Amino acid sequence: MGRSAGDLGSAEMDPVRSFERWKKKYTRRTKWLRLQRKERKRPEWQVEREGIGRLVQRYPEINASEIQRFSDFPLSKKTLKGLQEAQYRMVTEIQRQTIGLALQGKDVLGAAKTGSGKTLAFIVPALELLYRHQWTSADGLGVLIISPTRELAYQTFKVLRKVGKNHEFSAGLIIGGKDLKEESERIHHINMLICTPGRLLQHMDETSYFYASDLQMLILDEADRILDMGFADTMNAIIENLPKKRQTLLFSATQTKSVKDLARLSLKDPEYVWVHEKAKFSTPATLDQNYVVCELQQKVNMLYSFLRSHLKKKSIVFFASCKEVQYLFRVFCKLQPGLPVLALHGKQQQMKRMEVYTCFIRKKAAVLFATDIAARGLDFPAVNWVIQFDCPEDANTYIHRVGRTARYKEGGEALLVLLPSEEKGMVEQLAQKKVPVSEIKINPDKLSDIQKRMQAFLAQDQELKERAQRCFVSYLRSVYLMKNKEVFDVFKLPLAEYALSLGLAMAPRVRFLQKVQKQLSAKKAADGTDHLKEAEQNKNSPSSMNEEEVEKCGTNFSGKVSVNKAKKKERRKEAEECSASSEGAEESGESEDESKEVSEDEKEEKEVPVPSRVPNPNSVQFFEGDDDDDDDDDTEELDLLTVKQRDVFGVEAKDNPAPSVSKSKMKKKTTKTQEAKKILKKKFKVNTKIVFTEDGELVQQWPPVQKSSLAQADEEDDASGINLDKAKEILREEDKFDKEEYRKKVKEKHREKRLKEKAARREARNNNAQAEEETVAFLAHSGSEEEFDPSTLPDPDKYKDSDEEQNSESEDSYSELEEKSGRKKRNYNNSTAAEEMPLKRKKAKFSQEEEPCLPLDTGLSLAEDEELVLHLLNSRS
Ligand SMILES: Nc1ncnc2c1ncn2[C@@H]1O[C@H](COP(=O)(O)OP(=O)(O)OP(=O)(O)O)[C@@H](O)[C@H]1O
Repeated sequence: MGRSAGDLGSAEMDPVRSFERWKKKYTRRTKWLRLQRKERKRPEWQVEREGIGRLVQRYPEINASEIQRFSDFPLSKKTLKGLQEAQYRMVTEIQRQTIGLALQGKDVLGAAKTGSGKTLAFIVPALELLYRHQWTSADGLGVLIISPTRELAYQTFKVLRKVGKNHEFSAGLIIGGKDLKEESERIHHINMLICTPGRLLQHMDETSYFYASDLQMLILDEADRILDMGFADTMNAIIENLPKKRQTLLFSATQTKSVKDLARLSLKDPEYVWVHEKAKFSTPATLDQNYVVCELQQKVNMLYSFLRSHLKKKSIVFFASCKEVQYLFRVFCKLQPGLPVLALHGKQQQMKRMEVYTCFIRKKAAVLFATDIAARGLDFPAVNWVIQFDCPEDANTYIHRVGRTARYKEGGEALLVLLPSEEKGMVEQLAQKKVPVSEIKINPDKLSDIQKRMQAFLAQDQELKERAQRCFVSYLRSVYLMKNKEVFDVFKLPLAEYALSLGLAMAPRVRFLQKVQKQLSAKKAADGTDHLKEAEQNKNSPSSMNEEEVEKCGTNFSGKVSVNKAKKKERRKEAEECSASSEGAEESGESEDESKEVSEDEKEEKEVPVPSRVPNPNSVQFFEGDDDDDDDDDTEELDLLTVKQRDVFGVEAKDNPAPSVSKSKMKKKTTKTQEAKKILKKKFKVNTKIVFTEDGELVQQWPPVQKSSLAQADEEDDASGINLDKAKEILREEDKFDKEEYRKKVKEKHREKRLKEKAARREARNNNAQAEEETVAFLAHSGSEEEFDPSTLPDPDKYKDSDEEQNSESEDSYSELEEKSGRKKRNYNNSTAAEEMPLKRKKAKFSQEEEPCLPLDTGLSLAEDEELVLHLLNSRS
């Protein structure tokens, strides 16, 4: 020990050796300085190009099996820095296997379990591709990322902004629910575009200066969903607008293998990467999966009881339809289960959707009621439970839904609620897809019954009751529309009990069924064949049906319908009773998409009043009500439902001959004279509207009470007969009075309109500012990435803005100034002189304008200030 220290000491002392060491260091440094000087002389882009050349040279050597970290890939410093700052160092399996292939320019089909990091597997190569091409904002659209939902697109945008923040090119988010014009103005500045299919196509069609002709890379996130039937037409149209020569990456947890799909995308020898193909299970190993078999009428109770016993957890509950979410969300808010309840579905406004999305991300304990718009891709942190309240349409949907928990090495639990009729088919499907689920039982002692409370809510709230009715119908429709008839049998559902479990006193009538019934009977009359047999055959035929088959199926049941017409009369009677009991409900349609169909339906329905159907008079009551349903798509199915209901409850045709449609029509028709007579009998005053306050005071009358004194005097003096002059005068006075009233009303209306417009303008300004900030970003900026700070986002139109700014009004300039201060913040980190210059000008203007406007501090109170101002004004005048 002592000796070695001595040796070391002598070596340090040796002047020759230390001189040699110094010389080496000196030569290295001078060499480096020379190189630096040389590089400084060359333009930056050239240095970058050389660096790119060196990276590209390493591409063929990429060996996936040797990759452990992102830095093992030949990636640009900018990307690596972004990854590092976002705490991404080690690669996941899908990233290890696909990033190299994508860098090499291959088309890739990547599949890996949910939560395994597929997003970075396509974002990293996308950034590198544009970097490699030294893409600038003038080069237009280079990368297109398509996501099936707005929330997923937004999430991907966030990841891109985080990882790509050191790159210079811009990224943009184009999703529905925002101002198209606003987006149009910005779209041509965007180099990396993240969008939903519908909105993208809209821009392709309507934005004249939107070009995708230089597109280098197309990425489909959740590719199987985007390529499925739902998006087929839109995607075909989009693909037509894209150049054929491009790189394509497809990612999903349940990848498409359809040759047809791949041909549509014109992939060139794609590389298939199925990371977990040989894995024992297709869901994350850290996910604990169970299912319970629960009667339909117990499901709401079960959910409530579950939430009550998981107050400290974060859960997502999946439902089959928007209307279910809407209704149960409201009811659960009223029930106050003890934790925050949120709802996310496609019928919400975009702003609301975003609000709910970010709110749920932040919450530690909460429950989110959602439709399948939240099933794919969303990366909510720390979700403990995924509950599938309604059975998913297939095993793939199941996999995506449960994938919202147990993400990236985290644990999670999933509970699937199955009806007895769904159990066998679904469990088999899951087993085929290598999903390990085991059955657990509900403890009946722990089940709270909330039916009575729900009934009380509905009794107090008509709107809620209507929502319950829509929820009922919507659920039936969703079950019927499911392709897999082995799992989903709408005829096995206990309708009356289900209606009760939703808090309804009786099951709503599904009116459009009647329309179909009419169609079916007409068809039957036309061909006169025995469809009953065929119907039976169809009923037993295997699951998956396409639309044509569904139609055929509906037709086949027409025979049975006619048999069951026998019960019509009885049912009509009951239905009338129901409607008399004021339980009138509507199967109303809210869907914007379906509005056209609704109006058509209504038209037809007006033509033909159809009898209501009651499967079993003792157990279920349907009632008449005016429908403006949006469910005409389901006509065949729901007719089928009616047929089966009758079967289930053993209704015999011969005992109850049905009234014909024409008869019912005749029965209902009354002439106008008859109606008028009826009204007269009841001593109704027509065209009269009287409004009372809550305290019972009269507030308004129509027609308005005559106010002129002359008229009053005339009324009192009824014995004098008709005095024409007086009458004229009264009329003139009344006229004056009416005109005055009218003027007042118009004034009031104008004032209201002005106020409304003002509020709308203010809101639009706020929204626009927010939308601008949230949807376009230059990736090159630094700062905290933990929370998105909209003020850090630049405005691609800044040069244009700076000119326009001179003319802008004071109100606008305020919001612009806010914007500019944000831009300044970002540009502080960006060293390009071109970007900074206009900002400096703006800043100078800001300070000049701002100073005279500073409030004068008088040192007085507000009231005293006001008094002083009044005094000054008075003395001036
Ligand atoms: N290399 C990595 N290191 C650390 N965390 C990572 C890495 N890659 C991804 N993650 C994290 O894993 C989580 C899941 O990633 P991501 O959303 O990309 O999964 P996914 O495979 O796309 O899931 P899904 O199939 O549900 O869409 C995210 O929170 C992400 O931040």
